[in-house]
Amino acid sequence: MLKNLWRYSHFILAVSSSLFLLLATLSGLILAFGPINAEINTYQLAGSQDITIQTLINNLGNDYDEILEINRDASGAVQISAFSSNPAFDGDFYLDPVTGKKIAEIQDKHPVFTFTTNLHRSLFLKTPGRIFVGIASFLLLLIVISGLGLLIKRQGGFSRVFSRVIKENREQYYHVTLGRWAIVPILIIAITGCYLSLVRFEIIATTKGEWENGQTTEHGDAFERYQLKDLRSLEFPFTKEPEDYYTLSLKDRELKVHQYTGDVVQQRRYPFSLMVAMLSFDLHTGAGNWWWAAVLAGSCLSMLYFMYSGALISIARLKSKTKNKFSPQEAEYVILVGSENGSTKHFGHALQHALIDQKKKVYLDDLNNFQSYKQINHLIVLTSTYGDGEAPANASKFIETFHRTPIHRPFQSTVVGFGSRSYSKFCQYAMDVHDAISDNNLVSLPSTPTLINDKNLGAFQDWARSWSVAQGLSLNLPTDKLQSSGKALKLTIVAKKSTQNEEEETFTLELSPKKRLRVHSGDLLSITPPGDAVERLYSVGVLPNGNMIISVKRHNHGICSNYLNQLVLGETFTAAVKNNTHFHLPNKATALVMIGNGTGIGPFLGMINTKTTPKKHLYWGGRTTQSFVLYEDFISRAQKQQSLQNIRIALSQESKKQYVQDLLLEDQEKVARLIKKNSTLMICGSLAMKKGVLEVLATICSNHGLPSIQELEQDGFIRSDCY
Ligand SMILES: Cc1cc2nc3c(=O)[nH]c(=O)nc-3n(C[C@H](O)[C@H](O)[C@H](O)COP(=O)(O)O)c2cc1C
Repeated sequence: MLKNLWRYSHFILAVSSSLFLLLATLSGLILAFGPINAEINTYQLAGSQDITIQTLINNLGNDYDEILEINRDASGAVQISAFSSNPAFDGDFYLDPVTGKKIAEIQDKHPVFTFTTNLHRSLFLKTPGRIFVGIASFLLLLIVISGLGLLIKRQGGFSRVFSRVIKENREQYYHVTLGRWAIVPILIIAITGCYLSLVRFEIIATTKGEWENGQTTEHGDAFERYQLKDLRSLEFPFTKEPEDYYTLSLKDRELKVHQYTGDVVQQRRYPFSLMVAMLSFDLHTGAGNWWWAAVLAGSCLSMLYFMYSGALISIARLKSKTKNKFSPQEAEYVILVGSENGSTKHFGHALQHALIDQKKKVYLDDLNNFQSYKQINHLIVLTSTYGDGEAPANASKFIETFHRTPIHRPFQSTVVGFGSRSYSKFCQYAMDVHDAISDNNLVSLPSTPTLINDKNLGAFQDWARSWSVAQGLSLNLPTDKLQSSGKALKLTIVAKKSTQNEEEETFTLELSPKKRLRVHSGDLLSITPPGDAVERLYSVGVLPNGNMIISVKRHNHGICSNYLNQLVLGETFTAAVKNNTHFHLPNKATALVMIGNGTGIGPFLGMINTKTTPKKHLYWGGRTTQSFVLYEDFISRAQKQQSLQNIRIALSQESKKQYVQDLLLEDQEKVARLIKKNSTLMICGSLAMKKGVLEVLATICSNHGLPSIQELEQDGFIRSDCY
């Protein structure tokens, strides 16, 4: 509930102030280069800052007829305003405090900085603009506070803010990781911005305080006591009359100094509000401190990233909004989803569509909206887990509501948990929901919930298949909704190789993308042949040079395989890359066992070339020796580079008829040892091959007292991409 409040506020505040904040951030980024530039081009002379004010005055000599004022700017450079009959000493200019001579003219502020300062302060709208900017600063402050609240909730407590962030979604990962570093400087920017606005509108008074004299003042030679580094400005006496004093402005006070005795005649200390205003100005602008200005520039860049990533995160959430064709009271199937960031909802939508295709009356809703359903026969709960084994945002009230709501008719239920093995309380909330539902005698459900690691599409499809068989249905899940769609890109064929046997014709295409792109071996290349509306997906291998390789079997009547086959070397076509995270190489694995048949070798042709996993073993099944010719070069290159340690080939049409599963059985001691050592097994190719391979693996596991295939799949040690 509290988390929703933080999230809702963070979102609303960010949306309502986005335009102002964008302008303020872009202009702030440019302005941050002002102090950096001033520091690089400063006229501050090294070693001069320690001389006393008296030495400075002495150093001015007799060349000046009249001095009005000396100022020290934020970078420490000294400026003088004076009259002299000698043009070299007349006017306003930078002064060498040691020689008392002119160093350079004072340049006007660069027009870019003048323009940007006006934009940043008032958007060129004078007072109304300053009010908007003040409000935007306040909104930024609230955004930072709500962001901090979300961060604390997300990480499971204040003390865990800097604990590991698990990378599940790129935008969220960087939003959080960058956010926890940038939060302090952005908070400072927001607070100082608000303070400066309050000062500007005189809501906070910053008068300089009252002059004091008598015993409270200092005696003796003030100019000997203070050094150049303490100086803000020094106004010279207007006349030679003893009642005309120097006015010495220091960091925290002003002194009236007698021009003949050097006594401090009067002083006024700056009030706290003025000191805070001066500090706010320096902190907000980075004046006089290039590294703080660099931190401000970095904070502006991170704010731009937060706007971008925040927009993507919000769009993903909004996209997962639920639409229903049937009311809750007419539905026979009720799907309730618990989701924090929307991904579980996509699984719910896919199931909803598949059931509607089967002419079933389905109602999909958030878990928190559980109620009595008049016609319910099946309740399917899909829920993620958030925080430290807690409920996601839209499910926090479910268990309480379920216990409170009267249930009038018996129904079947099943719970599917979505979580990540990276968290210690894997799918904890799904298990809590399962236990809560099983408390009710009118509801029958399996003894355990199905748990899915890392949004594994294959595991969800497996659950959907067995669940629908038990219901007497044959569901066809629209999986495109569950895979992220890619952007269209142009690919040029840079190498093509084919084999032609009597019964099969297979070819590989090496494809060079026009632009560099993020793609991993195991991702899917979506190709829609011209004049056709249906996309075909090919699993890609990514080569060390960034090119992609796909392996395609030509079918006599296959529209896409024939389209690809007639493309020639150098030809370009359009495709899209779809992220297929569950079939990426694991980040950490002691060894990798790749098992595939036919064109299923495609992603492995990329994986064998990476050095991320120390040991790689490839089992491949084809028809004849000829079938392997296509892949020979890739394999021997990987073996030469020692990134592939072992390969075994099974040929089904040669004298010794063998399939990959036969090889696995032959190698069962080794396979068992690899499984025991937490190796990852990746399977790609036909569904029939997968079935045979899993049967053999199940035998090996039971012979060697290893975990079951289901457990290995759930834990991500077996990953498959079969068709
Ligand atoms: C901050 C955070 C905390 C999480 N905590 C857990 C957890 O305790 N247990 C678990 O199994 N998964 C945990 N997960 C993983 C999610 O449950 C998983 O990624 C799920 O697929 C997200 O689905 P959703 O996008 O529908 O919320 C956590 C994810 C995040 C971002």
